[in-house]
Amino acid sequence: MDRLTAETKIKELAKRIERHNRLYYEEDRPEITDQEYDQLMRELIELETQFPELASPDSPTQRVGGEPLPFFEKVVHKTPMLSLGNAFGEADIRDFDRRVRQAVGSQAVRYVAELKIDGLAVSLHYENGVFVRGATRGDGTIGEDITQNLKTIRSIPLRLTRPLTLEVRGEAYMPKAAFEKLNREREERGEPLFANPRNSAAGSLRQLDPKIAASRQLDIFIYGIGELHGETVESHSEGLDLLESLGFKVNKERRVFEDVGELLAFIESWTQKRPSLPYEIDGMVIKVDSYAQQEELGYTAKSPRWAIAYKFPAEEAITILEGIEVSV
Ligand SMILES: CC(C)(C)c1nc(N2CCN(c3ncccn3)CC2)c2cc(C(N)=O)c(N)nc2n1
Repeated sequence: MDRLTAETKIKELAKRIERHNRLYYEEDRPEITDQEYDQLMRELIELETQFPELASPDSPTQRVGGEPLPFFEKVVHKTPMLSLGNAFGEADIRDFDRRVRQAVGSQAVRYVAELKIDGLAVSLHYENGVFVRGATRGDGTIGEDITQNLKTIRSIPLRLTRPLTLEVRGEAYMPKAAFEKLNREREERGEPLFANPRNSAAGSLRQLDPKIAASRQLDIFIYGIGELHGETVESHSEGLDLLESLGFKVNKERRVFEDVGELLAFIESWTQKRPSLPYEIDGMVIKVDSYAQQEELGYTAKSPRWAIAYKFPAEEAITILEGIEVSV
């Protein structure tokens, strides 16, 4: 086949496969069988292997993962991925608010409250809008390059809606339903079970074989910007809206508050609603919205003074002893 025909065929195949991905993953109404889908994918992989210069970085073949890696390269986070101070009750939140208001003087303070997704923090780096590298948080300064595994997460865009160079942070996670299904399959195969969705997400992303990560139905919520070039934003909430417009999946349950009382009511409401979510959360993250105020507040040795993690009380450990339900 000549190059021009191959180019047309590759573009046409990629468009067909992306349409079937949308039908299958977003609308849950596939039009072709898995076998027919696999055939299309094999054809595209074959053409991209024959004409590597025609394979684009956002081709659907990037989602299926290549050969297993011998090891993970180390990645130094240019902007460190910090830790979060903890709050365990209303008094801690009010103390946090008092400290913030003390530091920013008489200015009005706006907070953004977000669900704290219980997964694995990762960093995603984009050059001119193309996903080029992803890494685990590691110790906040040095993480592991897990780009191949992250490419299998469908909600991670391989190409942004604009050719921006930036680095974002997010929490990769395994939905509760995928976790339960995975453990049922492992039980049938007599394999050890994962203790919780966070461990299974971390275990899946630390596999050297990307085909394993690709089989694990992982997802991600982007929660912050590490570096941003070619665009300026003044606040965290504006930054999250920009990220959404670029194609990132940002959790919709975020809300902005001026009043601590309403913030506390919001936190309480999610303590109750937590079991109804299709993914696990272990608390809320409260952040000062204004970047200028974040600058004024600065950082301790390891965490920002402008953010705090509110940790939900440990869920009652309910164990079933021979059918008798006891709370411990
Ligand atoms: C950018 C800041 C520092 C404010 C920040 N840091 C976070 N984390 C830091 C500590 N992390 C961590 N991880 C492992 C060990 C120690 N710290 C895990 C991410 C956030 C995590 C979530 C979430 N999970 O949903 C979130 N909505 N916002 C975050 N925001």
